[in-house]
Amino acid sequence: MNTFLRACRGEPVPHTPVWFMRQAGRSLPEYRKVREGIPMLESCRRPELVCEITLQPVRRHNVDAAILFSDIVVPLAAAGIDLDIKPGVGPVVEEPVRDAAAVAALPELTPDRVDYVAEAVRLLRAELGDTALIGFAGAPFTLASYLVEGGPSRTHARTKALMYGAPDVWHALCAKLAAMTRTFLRVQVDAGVQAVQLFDSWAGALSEADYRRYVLPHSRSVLEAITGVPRIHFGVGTGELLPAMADAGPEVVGVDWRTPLREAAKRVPGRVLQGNLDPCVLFAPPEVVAVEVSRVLEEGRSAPGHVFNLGHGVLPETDPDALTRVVELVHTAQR
Ligand SMILES: Cc1c2[nH]c(c1CCC(=O)O)Cc1[nH]c(c(CCC(=O)O)c1C)Cc1[nH]c(c(CCC(=O)O)c1C)Cc1[nH]c(c(C)c1CCC(=O)O)C2
Repeated sequence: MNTFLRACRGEPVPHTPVWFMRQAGRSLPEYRKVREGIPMLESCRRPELVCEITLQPVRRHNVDAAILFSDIVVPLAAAGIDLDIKPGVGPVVEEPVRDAAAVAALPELTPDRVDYVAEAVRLLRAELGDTALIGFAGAPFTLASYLVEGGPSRTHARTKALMYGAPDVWHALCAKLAAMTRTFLRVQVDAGVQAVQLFDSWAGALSEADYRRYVLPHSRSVLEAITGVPRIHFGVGTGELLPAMADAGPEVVGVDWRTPLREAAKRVPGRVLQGNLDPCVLFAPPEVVAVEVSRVLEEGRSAPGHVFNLGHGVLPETDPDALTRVVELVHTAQR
């Protein structure tokens, strides 16, 4: 079996597996070339293009897993919510969702609306051989933040205002988003993805108590509905939330660069860890990168299993050769 899938299950592996969040994307010239003139959301709806973009980092870097090329807002757009992904900005929602009426008016996602995703997964499985295919979705809090704010936000102030000020509306919103996310992930699993990652990228904005009260039940309802494949749960700045994010039910907990893996292993005993090289380390000279990669590998040994990754996504300015060298270092490291 593929080393990434074995590591997710806490089984022995010949070398630590490695993949990178946002490994497909603007760091690769071949990505920029095939995306030329095609808007982001449109590119996610073309199975052959999705297949090509997903395979690009596998060919180039020899990573142990591919991650489906898509976006966390794809299921929202597919359900009929008016939104776009603006270059250099991120998801922008035409009519932000800020009251009970707007929540009640949210559409549902039926599987047929994302059949192009299922098609891309089938194409990819036929091409990938022993390389694992990871599916993904955004978690309810992170999706809610884009819908409530109307776009990216540093403070998530309006999101939190709704959460604290109208908890019933908040829970109704998250329940609807959780339902869409379950559908989106089930379509991917049924079509053949071999693991899933739930991205709660912005959950780190919350205290642990608020996370447990306002977010965890919804994320758990998503993770519990996905059976048969390893589940990874990741957020940025979530050092204080790691136990709560583990309680939501994943086999693998993603850790950003702020929390050393040795410390993370203490906070979530018995869980496989994924992470956590600072993406900015890749801008340093190769000898510095090598020292940091060794450190992350060494710390990863304190967990029952370790999947090497960055602490967040690849930055667009990253030299792709630096990523290829990281894969070589991880694969050839002494264990
Ligand atoms: C918060 C979030 C989003 N999207 C995603 C998250 C969670 C992961 C994280 O925390 O980074 C998830 C995502 N988005 C994309 C992937 C592809 C798979 C991969 O290789 O990891 C994944 C896993 C493609 C994408 N999604 C997006 C791009 C860039 C758009 C482009 O290439 O034109 C890619 C490759 C657009 C997007 N979509 C989003 C943002 C913030 C942006 C960047 C906007 C910009 O800087 O231009 C929302």
